[in-house]
Amino acid sequence: MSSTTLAPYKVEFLQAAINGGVLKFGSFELKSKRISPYFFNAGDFYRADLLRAISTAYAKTIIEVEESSSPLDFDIVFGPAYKAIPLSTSTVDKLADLKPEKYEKMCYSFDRKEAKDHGEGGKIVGAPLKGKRVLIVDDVVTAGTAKREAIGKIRQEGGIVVGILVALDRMEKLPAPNGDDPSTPMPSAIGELRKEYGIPVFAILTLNDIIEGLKGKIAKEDIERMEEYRVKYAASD
Ligand SMILES: O=P(O)(O)OC[C@H]1O[C@H](OP(=O)(O)OP(=O)(O)O)[C@H](O)[C@@H]1O
Ligand SMILES: O=C(O)c1cc(=O)[nH]c(=O)[nH]1
Repeated sequence: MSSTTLAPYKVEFLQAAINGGVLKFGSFELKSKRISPYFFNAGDFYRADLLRAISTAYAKTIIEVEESSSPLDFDIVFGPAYKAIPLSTSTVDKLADLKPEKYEKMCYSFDRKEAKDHGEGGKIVGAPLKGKRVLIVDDVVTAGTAKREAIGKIRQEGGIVVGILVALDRMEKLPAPNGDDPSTPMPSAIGELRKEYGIPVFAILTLNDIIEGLKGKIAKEDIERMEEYRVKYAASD
């Protein structure tokens, strides 16, 4: 696979997602109830080579940001339950592999969906969040609901959320207040998260990257369905 616009590590990640069957084409119902012609199932990164592919892509994206003029200087990588738990832990490991002098002591933590009422108890596993700068790593942004919940939990523990990194920005508008009315202009889920929390939200890949990166590589009909979907749920911002 070759691309003129995507960084080589992003092209490698896209290729791994296709090869591993993580990125699929067809008809899929989302959490938002929208019917999507493509689906990115991070739960399918269960094989060592695939997990390595996604943790490498997260780690390289993070290193790029940290070496830019606006680093996040975070202390902890947080993975919201469930699918982002192995993603956050493997990302910390990969960061330490790629840049040990900076990330050897990097920490992870994640939440439980149900609070544990015995043993150590509580809702958070891993590094304590109090007073720490936290980067959330997750799989996908569709409506932003899961990210809002994660931010709430981190803040409750005294953590400071400094950014969100996802594998895929689906570039979708939020559902309208009275349901998913296709004629009502709505801002993007990612744009609203940025505005609401005043933090950077960035992605390894966007829907635009997938469409451009896969033209000529997958069935023309699948590309067309993704293009139609992109238009149908395009955000106003
Ligand atoms: O609501 P958004 O922030 O746009 O993101 C959509 C999220 O929903 C799904 O996870 P889900 O909450 O179903 O949890 P899971 O990881 O246990 O599958 C999906 O994996 C995304 O993380
Ligand atoms: O919005 C969702 O539910 C969703 C979309 C997607 O591509 N992948 C996923 O795991 N969830």
